[in-house]
Amino acid sequence: MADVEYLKSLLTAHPDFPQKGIVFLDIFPILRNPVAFETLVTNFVHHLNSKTVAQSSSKKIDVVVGLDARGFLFGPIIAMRLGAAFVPVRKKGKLPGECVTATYEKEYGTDSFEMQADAIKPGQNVVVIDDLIATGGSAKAAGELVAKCGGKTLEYLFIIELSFLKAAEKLDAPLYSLVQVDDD
Ligand SMILES: O=P(O)(O)OC[C@H]1O[C@H](OP(=O)(O)OP(=O)(O)O)[C@H](O)[C@@H]1O
Ligand SMILES: Nc1ncnc2[nH]cnc12
Repeated sequence: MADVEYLKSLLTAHPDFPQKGIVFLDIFPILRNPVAFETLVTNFVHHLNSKTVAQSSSKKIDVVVGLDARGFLFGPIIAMRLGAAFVPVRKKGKLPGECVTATYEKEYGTDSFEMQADAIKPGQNVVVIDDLIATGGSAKAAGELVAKCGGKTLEYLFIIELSFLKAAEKLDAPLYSLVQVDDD
């Protein structure tokens, strides 16, 4: 079985979680299986070392930004394999020191993300990683935080893309996903 098909086969769908009408796609079965987890990390690292991202203009990836909370599970491992820094984006009020803030739309109301202001230096090349992109609100807010620090987002990466929600149109850099879900 091809790597992506193997990873896709491990994902589980949970109707009406965390609320009615949402089919929650769970990535944790991948992390339960060390062979699958290695396959996942290797796929992202190969992609990021490929011509399409890192070498497009001889660019080194300086920083991997992971989104609260599931982007924290594999973002640091990918950063370490790339020889890059890992920087967390957290929900508001969780990070010490001076922070930059961006507000984004959720299904009900709004929420805010923060990043430590000195975590990314002006001119650094950044990729943003999370488990899943739905509407793209959270990824777009993360991109705004990178820009506020003077960083350049090269790409947004996800295990799962709910492609019918067309989040790619909201982002200021290309989107890479392992698994695309085409219908709701
Ligand atoms: O593209 P969007 O519409 O912004 O949705 C995607 C976000 O939603 C989920 O996180 P969630 O808000 O459930 O937070 P959690 O990871 O802390 O559970 C997911 O892990 C993404 O971060
Ligand atoms: N369908 C979904 N499954 C898991 N996480 C999500 N975040 C937003 N939508 C989601």
